[in-house]
Amino acid sequence: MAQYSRISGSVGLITLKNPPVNALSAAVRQGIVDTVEKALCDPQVKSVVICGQDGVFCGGADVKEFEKSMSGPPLIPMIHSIECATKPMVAAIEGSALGGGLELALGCHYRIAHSKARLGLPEVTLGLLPAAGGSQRLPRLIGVPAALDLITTGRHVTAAEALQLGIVDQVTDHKTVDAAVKFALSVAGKPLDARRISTYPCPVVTDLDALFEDVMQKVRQSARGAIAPIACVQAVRAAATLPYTRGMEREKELMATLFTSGQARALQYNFFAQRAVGKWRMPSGARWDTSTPRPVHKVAVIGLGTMGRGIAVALAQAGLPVVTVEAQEKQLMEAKRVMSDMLKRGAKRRGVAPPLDKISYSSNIQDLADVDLVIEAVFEDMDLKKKVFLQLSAVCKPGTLLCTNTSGLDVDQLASQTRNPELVVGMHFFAPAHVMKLLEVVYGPRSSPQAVATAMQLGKKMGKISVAVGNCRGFVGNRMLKLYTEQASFLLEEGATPDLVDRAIEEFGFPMGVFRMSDLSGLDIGWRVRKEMKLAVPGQSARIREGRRYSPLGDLLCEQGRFGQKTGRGWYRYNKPGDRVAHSDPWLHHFLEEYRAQHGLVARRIDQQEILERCLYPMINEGFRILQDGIAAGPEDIDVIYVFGYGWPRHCGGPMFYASMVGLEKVLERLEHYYQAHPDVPYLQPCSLLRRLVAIGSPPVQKWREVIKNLHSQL
Ligand SMILES: CCCCCCCC(=O)CC(=O)SCCNC(=O)CCNC(=O)[C@H](O)C(C)(C)COP(=O)(O)OP(=O)(O)OC[C@H]1O[C@@H](n2cnc3c(N)ncnc32)[C@H](O)[C@@H]1OP(=O)(O)O
Ligand SMILES: NC(=O)C1=CN([C@@H]2O[C@H](COP(=O)(O)OP(=O)(O)OC[C@H]3O[C@@H](n4cnc5c(N)ncnc54)[C@H](O)[C@@H]3O)[C@@H](O)[C@H]2O)C=CC1
Repeated sequence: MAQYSRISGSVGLITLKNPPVNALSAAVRQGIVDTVEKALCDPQVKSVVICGQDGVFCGGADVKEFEKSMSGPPLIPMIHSIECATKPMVAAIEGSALGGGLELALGCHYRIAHSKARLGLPEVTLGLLPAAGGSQRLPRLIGVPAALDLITTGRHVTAAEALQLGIVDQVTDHKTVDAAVKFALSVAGKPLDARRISTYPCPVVTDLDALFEDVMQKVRQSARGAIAPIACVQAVRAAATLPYTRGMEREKELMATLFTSGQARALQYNFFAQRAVGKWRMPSGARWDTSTPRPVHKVAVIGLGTMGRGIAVALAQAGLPVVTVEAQEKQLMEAKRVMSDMLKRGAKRRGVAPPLDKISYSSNIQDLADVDLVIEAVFEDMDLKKKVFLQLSAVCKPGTLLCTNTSGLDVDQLASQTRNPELVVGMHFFAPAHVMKLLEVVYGPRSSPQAVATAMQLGKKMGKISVAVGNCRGFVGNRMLKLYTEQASFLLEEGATPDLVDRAIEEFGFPMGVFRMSDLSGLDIGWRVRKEMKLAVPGQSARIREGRRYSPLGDLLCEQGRFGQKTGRGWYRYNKPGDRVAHSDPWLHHFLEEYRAQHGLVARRIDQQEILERCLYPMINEGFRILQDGIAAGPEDIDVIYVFGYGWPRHCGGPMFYASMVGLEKVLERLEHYYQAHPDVPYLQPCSLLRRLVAIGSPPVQKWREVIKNLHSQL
């Protein structure tokens, strides 16, 4: 709703009221229509200020209403009538003015923002475009190139940048409403013709065609199959080339296609999923709102390799003092240099001073006596990690949380080395740790809710999207990934090439195919793990191990020193070690042919559909198993992990949402088909939760938690 009052004698004040972000629900839109009319009819009122309650202007359309049929006054005529008003309308922007919220402000004649406010048109991130006039007004106000940047990326700008771009007229450090009222008093009675953005001509751009061609090409490349960014470019083009009313028709047309698209549904699901994972719960019943985190003032990182460096930098960037410990002197010196550079580059990007003094470097574990939390990032070696946890338990003060960044080892085994196993959790970051948004917080059977709450809160402070998951080999992300990479290797045995598989995966929307990714991360990492598990045995090429199909291809490459980019050879060829451009490698094709001949395998033609089904459906099946085992609380957790940790295209929602879009019945049928064809791959057998969901009519993904709950209560 919206509240109306009159202040300072002649200013009508309209306050949007819909906590927490004053989203433009039907009631709020109705409130705006009613209060604007009241203000315009009130002869005492000479100008009007629109603001939002509780320090937020407006977070845009109420996304929860998108699934229902539209009711209440539509946004476009509402904003139009504000723009047409004969009394000055001033938007007082605090907190956020996003999407429909900014479009509402653009309909006003003036905009005053608080210095801490953020503005933007993030519709593209929800699979939409700014279709309440935003795509037509913003280019008229700030020019085509700047509008294209904001609308196609959806990025939020600070008040300072908004002022520089010309989106707002004034920025204040004081009370925004007071400043807006003062401003409204000063403009009362002034002519408004020059303030109605829809009447502005779009600023002229030299060689418009070349500009749009260039932008479209870039957007297509970065969109990875998403349709909304392309529609955004088309809408801005309409603003640049058509009169306002025709541009609005084009905006409406483009929006109509997007609004009902599967991609918009996936992106909106993902928006809520990101928020849902913060509301974690453990099988014990412990949950986010009943568990209090411990204070964390000082943190330690042990092991300054690839991961430790990124983690320590991310902690320092979050403002925390970090003590780092590295066993090898040479590695310590190298880490110090590399981390200083990382901090300097990050600070330059953000326009702040590099927090170099936040990190101290040591080679002595005794220096960790007074920290509140330790993140261990030494080699992936259980014996070594156990030793480190034993030492940490002796050295650290009582109450220190001990966390491991292991990619998949048993967190509980590490906990058992310590005096306080309840204070041990996994904090599984993703490489590069100062960039990647995802953090898996892994609780073992003995981890306390307080320990989980502390790790989740620290993740949030570091700007990560943290997902609490149970303890099993590989946790959620890597447990599913193992099947994906294994299937990709099977496809090579059966006749595919790395290029063919990667092309299918990349066309689906992943930034990198499975083999390119494997070359980037290093083939030796998985090899070391498989050797430790006694699965990989040098010199052996058997294709059945531990009673199931096994592909030794990756091991055979490692035996030849082909570790990927770092050695200049892997699934692809690189011009030199460390080079990033992958070239198809005739040696590898020949090697595959010889391998098939040796094992009596006949290469067959494998199409894109089979590649996708074979790589993605087993992962999805494992996702169902993870839900069934209670390792993830809901499908949202798995989807957020995959989108933010593994590059699953966000416009496909995540693996579990994607399964619901494809149709659970179809996923089940294809898994049955592949399991029949490959009975030596047990994980292809459809899991019982998937069968159960299909049996009850494939309910939407939002209802799966109930089914899982019932399933668990019956066990
Ligand atoms: C065919 C024609 C159809 C016409 C359709 C017209 C289409 C449009 O007019 C276009 C639009 O506006 S689409 C919406 C654009 N707005 C956005 O994307 C902003 C989304 N919100 C944010 O970024 C942050 O919440 C924000 C920065 C605002 C605040 O961040 P915080 O970190 O402070 O808070 P959150 O935890 O993110 O959010 C708090 C609670 O509010 C819920 N929420 C946020 N924005 C919402 C929104 N726009 N609609 C509905 N709910 C929304 C959010 O889910 C969370 O809820 P709980 O988790 O239940 O507390
Ligand atoms: N590299 C990756 O992409 C990811 C790795 N991880 C996990 O993070 C951990 C670390 O991995 P990386 O950084 O890749 O390893 P790395 O090999 O790059 O670095 C490990 C570092 O630990 C140091 N170290 C070993 N023992 C030590 C000790 N007792 N005290 C202090 N320092 C010691 C080593 O000298 C080395 O500098 C592993 O558990 C790994 O599975 C997790 C996510 C992603």
